[in-house]
Amino acid sequence: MIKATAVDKRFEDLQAVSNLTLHVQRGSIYGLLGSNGAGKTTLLKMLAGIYKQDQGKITINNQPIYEVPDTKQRVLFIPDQPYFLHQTSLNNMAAFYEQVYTHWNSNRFKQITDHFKMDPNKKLNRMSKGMQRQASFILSLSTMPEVMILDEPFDGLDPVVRQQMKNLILQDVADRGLTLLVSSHNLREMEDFCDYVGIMHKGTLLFERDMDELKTDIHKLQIAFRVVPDKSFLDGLNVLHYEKRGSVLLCIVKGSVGEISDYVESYNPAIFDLLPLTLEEIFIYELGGVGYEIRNLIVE
Ligand SMILES: Nc1ncnc2c1ncn2[C@@H]1O[C@H](COP(=O)(O)OP(=O)(O)OP(=O)(O)O)[C@@H](O)[C@H]1O
Repeated sequence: MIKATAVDKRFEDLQAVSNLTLHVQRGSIYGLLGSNGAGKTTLLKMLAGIYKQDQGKITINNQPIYEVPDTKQRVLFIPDQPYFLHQTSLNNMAAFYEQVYTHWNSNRFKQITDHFKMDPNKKLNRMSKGMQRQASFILSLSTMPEVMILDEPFDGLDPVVRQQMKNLILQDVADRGLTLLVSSHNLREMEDFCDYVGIMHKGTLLFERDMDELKTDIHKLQIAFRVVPDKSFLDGLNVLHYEKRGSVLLCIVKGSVGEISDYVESYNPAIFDLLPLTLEEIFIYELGGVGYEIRNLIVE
């Protein structure tokens, strides 16, 4: 559905996105995570056809997006800062969208506007940040998009509205096969919302995984031994990270629960816990692996 192949983007002497390849399947929700300045917004803007890539290929539904109005009809981008025409109301914006988007759905616009109790005649620039964000969602969802590309979309929404917006999106994913690419720093929220996640750092995609696979394939082990084995113990596991905390060995390992458990149990440990890894832990370990680890800040 959304395909980026070997994409580069440079701003003067800064390589913002470098040789990046990404594929988002139809009807799936892909969460783009990453460090500050990783290049997420730049990538999303290229995928939405706002920036042109310097190198590489981008297609949506096998069609290029940049300067191709037909593709743009079905692709909606919501930036991190909502943007509206000057001194305008939600109703005026709706009239504008209706001219531009051929699949505009007036009934849907009215239904969602009523549901969120938005005043469609109030000037948008007099609305709060969260209300402006709701307005962006209402307009976007009323264009009946095939693809939505969202840059930190839920920031500024209260928990109730946030959940309702997510429910509306999930309904479109289930009913119409909407495809969603969403960037966020809220890892807890992405963990529940996304089918796939990718982690970006310094313009490249470090890591890309199916969320279900992630939950069944990477684990955290806490082991205390009666008789501490030598280091060859770790050679029998696919270890991503390990540390010793007193007499407890803490490991992050890849592999199936059955194989890992059989192996560790064969050492007859006094304590052995196998726990799922949170997305936050994966994020920290993956970025730690490329030198972006958490260090305590000491100031004089
Ligand atoms: N229009 C621009 N002109 C010059 N440099 C830019 C421009 N837009 C982004 N950059 C630079 O490109 C790099 C990637 O920025 P980008 O906004 O894509 O990162 P991000 O992953 O979205 O960051 P954050 O999580 O902090 O929002 C940064 O170093 C940024 O300063």
